[in-house]
Amino acid sequence: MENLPRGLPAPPPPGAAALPPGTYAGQVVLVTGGGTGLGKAIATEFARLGADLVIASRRAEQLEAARRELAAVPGAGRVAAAACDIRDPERVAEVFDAAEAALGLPDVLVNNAAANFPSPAEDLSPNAWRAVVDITLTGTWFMTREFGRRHLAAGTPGSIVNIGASYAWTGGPGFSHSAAAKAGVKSLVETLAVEWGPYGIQINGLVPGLFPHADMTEDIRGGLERAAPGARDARQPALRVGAPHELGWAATFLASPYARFVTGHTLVVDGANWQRRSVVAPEVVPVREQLGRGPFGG
Ligand SMILES: CCCCCCC/C=C/C(=O)SCCNC(=O)CCNC(=O)[C@H](O)C(C)(C)COP(=O)(O)OP(=O)(O)OC[C@H]1O[C@@H](n2cnc3c(N)ncnc32)[C@H](O)[C@@H]1OP(=O)(O)O
Ligand SMILES: NC(=O)C1=CN([C@@H]2O[C@H](COP(=O)(O)OP(=O)(O)OC[C@H]3O[C@@H](n4cnc5c(N)ncnc54)[C@H](OP(=O)(O)O)[C@@H]3O)[C@@H](O)[C@H]2O)C=CC1
Repeated sequence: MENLPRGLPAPPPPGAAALPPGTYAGQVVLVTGGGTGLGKAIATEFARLGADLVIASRRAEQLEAARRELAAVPGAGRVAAAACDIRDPERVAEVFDAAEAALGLPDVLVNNAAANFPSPAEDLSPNAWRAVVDITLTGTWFMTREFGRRHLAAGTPGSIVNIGASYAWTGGPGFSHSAAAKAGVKSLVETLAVEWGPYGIQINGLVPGLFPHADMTEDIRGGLERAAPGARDARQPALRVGAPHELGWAATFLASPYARFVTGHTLVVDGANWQRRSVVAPEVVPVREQLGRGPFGG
């Protein structure tokens, strides 16, 4: 037993590509939340394969820094940034107008932008619930609708990748708003694959497991520390967490010509963490106690 490998092997390093060079040459890829974290990692892999990129999110300064970084990726095409709150359908339409004028109608849409913070469900104010559901589900819908309408009008094919979370299937204690929104995002994948498949529009989901990165919000980072203080890898069946470029590879595959018959599917990239069950049942600790909170925000 001592000679057995410890966990799943590490992937090739950042800079390696899973698909042939130039797979996305001449294609426009729009990534929401493409200026930070996993969205930037996904955009990087599309850039490496020759895509022209549009990254969209709210903070213009951060977008511009990421735009410069992405333009410097070897093999990258042109890179544009569009400041946008995806909760505003008019602004969403303007982003598509600007993308079409500068680079052409996006061939691929990656709905990566989302919002999340941990909270016992009963503490959430109406506005807190709305903020997370409006960004994660309704914003994803506005982007998807705009993309679909434009391709249906032009008679052109397209591919959508929605970034999800595994608590869309399992429920997410401490994240009721985000889990409900991600379940909606997964449902959209399954519905629209059938509605739009006949018009050449493919749509899939992609679920990251635990992928720590430097841009994580304090709330989510704090959650990780609470869940696995100093021993994150030991809590995963793979005995390691994900590397952001692994998610990028999966996204570039799902949207590529090599996955043309894959639609309505959600791919989970998490080293089987979401299927983990213990043989012995750990003691139940209420979410409020896990988060160390008093009742109703107290
Ligand atoms: C153990 C690890 C688990 C890992 C889970 C992994 C699964 C998923 C991960 C992710 O989704 S990671 C993505 C996370 N990234 C972000 O959330 C980035 C964007 N987030 C934001 O912009 C904010 O956090 C926001 C609050 C979601 C939205 O910002 P907005 O400016 O629109 O809202 P605000 O006006 O600031 O707030 C609206 C409303 O929400 C209340 N609120 C904000 N933060 C909290 C909090 N931490 N706890 C409780 N309530 C919160 C805020 O008070 C407002 O409500 P009212 O006061 O007006 O009632
Ligand atoms: N990291 C992980 O381990 C996991 C991540 N995920 C999912 O992966 C995706 C990326 O998460 P991650 O990179 O970790 O998180 P980040 O917080 O780094 O990314 C969220 C991005 O969404 C953008 N965004 C948020 N609200 C809006 C809005 N209203 N309009 C436009 N853009 C917005 C943010 O930019 P700005 O604030 O400037 O608008 C930011 O770029 C999300 O869908 C998340 O749910 C799922 C499971 C695990």
